[in-house]
Amino acid sequence: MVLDPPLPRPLVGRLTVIGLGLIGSSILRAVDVRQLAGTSVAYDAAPEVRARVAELGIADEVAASPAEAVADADIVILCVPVGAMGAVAQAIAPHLKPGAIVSDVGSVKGAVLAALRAHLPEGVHIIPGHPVAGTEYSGPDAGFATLFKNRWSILTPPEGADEPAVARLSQLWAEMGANVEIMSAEHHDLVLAITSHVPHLIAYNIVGTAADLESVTQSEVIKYSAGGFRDFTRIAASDPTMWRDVFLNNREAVIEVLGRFTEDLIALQRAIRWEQGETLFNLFTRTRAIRRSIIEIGQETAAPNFGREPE
Ligand SMILES: NC(=O)C1=CN([C@@H]2O[C@H](COP(=O)(O)OP(=O)(O)OC[C@H]3O[C@@H](n4cnc5c(N)ncnc54)[C@H](O)[C@@H]3O)[C@@H](O)[C@H]2O)C=CC1
Ligand SMILES: O=C(O)C(=O)Cc1ccc(O)cc1
Repeated sequence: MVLDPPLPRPLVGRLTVIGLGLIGSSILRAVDVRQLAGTSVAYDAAPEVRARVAELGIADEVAASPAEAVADADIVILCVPVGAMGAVAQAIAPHLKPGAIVSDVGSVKGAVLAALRAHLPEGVHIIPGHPVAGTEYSGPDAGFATLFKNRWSILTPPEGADEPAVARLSQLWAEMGANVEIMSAEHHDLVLAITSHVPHLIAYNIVGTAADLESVTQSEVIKYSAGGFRDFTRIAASDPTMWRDVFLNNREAVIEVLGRFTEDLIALQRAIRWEQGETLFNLFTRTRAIRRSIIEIGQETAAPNFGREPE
């Protein structure tokens, strides 16, 4: 039997995380628990967030500026809203060392790749990423070390990306517990439009519709919110800035999927109007099978705690 050579420890010399909310602070915690970096460095535009991260003690250093944060960094991971990626890339660009890997965790990949390419210098490896793991909570206190455990982390290296750099970033995510998948940014954006972006839009819409129904009072909505609606309210509590940026930056794929969704919804409306029970029954049977196969491959936690475990 041939064994793979052991991974070097620590995996990364100097790792910088910019944006210290749910995802950034979860990365810092996972890196801390597993000692994946020689030195972890943290930066956030909000002084109170930087102060909180210093207090939590989840980074070795909390930098006072983007320039200080990325100086001599081997890997930099941008964990800010998608719409802020370009500005952060511009701020760090002159201070990156040649050969550094710059990645991100944004929920949209095509627009982020374009924003990073527009600002980052030659000689820096741009490898965008997206951990498909999260919650409806935000901020540094919402993060936890096991967030990425058994979740997918999708990397979208552009054509011709440096293979050793892609392998290094993949190892980092694998060590944080994630299963790594590689695909193009374009394909990512279409897949995530149907599996995540449009479902969030539907949740925002149904909760908004319920809130605007004149004939049903707000307290009735709260009082009688049964299982299904409750799940929608959880999703619709997700961060407004983050989700505004997702929709503005994945317009094409979201509009494409919404078109299909609307056609299918109209077909269901027609089936109800014309009492076509078989059409409804057949669809609900198909969708039940999809849910069961998701559970079989272990992508669903029994309770809505996202596999959160005590740290
Ligand atoms: N929330 C979720 O479930 C998931 C989010 N993502 C992606 O991760 C990224 C971060 O999301 P969260 O951690 O949920 O957000 P968050 O709202 O918890 O944290 C974002 C942090 O970025 C900071 N920030 C904003 N602009 C900045 C700038 N120009 N420079 C430095 N810091 C800045 C904010 O002060 C905030 O602390 C987003 O791009 C989102 O699409 C990816 C997977 C899951
Ligand atoms: O809270 C939920 O149900 C999520 O779907 C979390 C989530 C939000 C955004 C992402 O890009 C990935 C995962």
